[in-house]
Amino acid sequence: MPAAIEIRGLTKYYGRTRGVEDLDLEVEEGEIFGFTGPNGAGKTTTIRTLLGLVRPTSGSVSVFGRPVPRGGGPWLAEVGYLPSEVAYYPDMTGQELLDYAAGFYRGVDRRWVAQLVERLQLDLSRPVRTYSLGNRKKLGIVQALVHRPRLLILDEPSSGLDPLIRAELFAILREVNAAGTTIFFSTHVLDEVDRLCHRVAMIRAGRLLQVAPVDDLPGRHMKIVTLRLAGGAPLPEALLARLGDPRPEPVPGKPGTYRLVVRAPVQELVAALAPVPLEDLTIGDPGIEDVFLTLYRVPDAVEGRP
Ligand SMILES: Nc1ncnc2c1ncn2[C@@H]1O[C@H](COP(=O)(O)OP(=O)(O)OP(=O)(O)O)[C@@H](O)[C@H]1O
Repeated sequence: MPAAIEIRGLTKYYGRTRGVEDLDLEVEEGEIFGFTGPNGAGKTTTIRTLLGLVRPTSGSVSVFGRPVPRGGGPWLAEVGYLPSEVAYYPDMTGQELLDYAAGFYRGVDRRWVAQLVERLQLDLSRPVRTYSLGNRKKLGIVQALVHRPRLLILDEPSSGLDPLIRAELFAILREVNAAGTTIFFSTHVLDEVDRLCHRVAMIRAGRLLQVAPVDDLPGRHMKIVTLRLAGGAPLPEALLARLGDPRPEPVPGKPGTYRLVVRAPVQELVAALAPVPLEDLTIGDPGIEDVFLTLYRVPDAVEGRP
């Protein structure tokens, strides 16, 4: 079975500006694949290339085994796309826009569309120009899903959504994925990657930094240590040296308390802490945010390919 998405050596320059450089990525059918990176990393460029909206400077991109031609092609009927910013004809109502979108596909299940509208609490009677940012986003999500696409490409789907609607969106995404839809999901919200995605790719400055199962990211083995020394004493240099630069940061509102990101083995951590007079100590697993910050900060882990 061909990969849902196969990107080989993709490079895109806009004049002299780098969009992405020598990017390799493969997404299997059935995955929920997260795509994340700082502003300007090249996420939207990659997505637009997948849709044939941007022509690569070099390299190749294929979807379900078919090379993506410029401007897309008939197979785009299998793809649903939510751009990061949706723009619609302002005087059409939400209903008219969904009817228009549904008209591009054969056999749209109207009951399914009505369910989506209800679950996302969308009022279709009003002209789109009166929609809030979040309502535009909801309309974009429904429009991307009207035809139950085989591949769903979402660029920042949850920005502008309130927490309840975001939770409903995630429930919908899990359901369509369970029914067979592959999801390619670009986001800055790392917690969403953690909750939703099977694998994640991180890019920075146009280059791939890491691709890994979400539960298995390098750095997941780190420990987050929060400690307070007796009498609020400063952290001993010897401890920091032994823990290999754990980047201590004072915990706001808690004088004398520090938060450390420790990559040393647990045994070494315990041994290093043993002689230190502690008043308080917690040792926990890193959130995905800690993992990413560490990866983005470590220069030698950045430029090389995994
Ligand atoms: N149409 C364009 N013309 C010129 N430069 C562009 C164009 N689109 C993107 N770029 C540049 O390409 C680089 C990658 O941008 P891109 O929008 O792909 O990043 P991104 O990861 O989606 O960023 P963000 O998270 O801010 O949306 C940036 O330096 C951006 O300025």
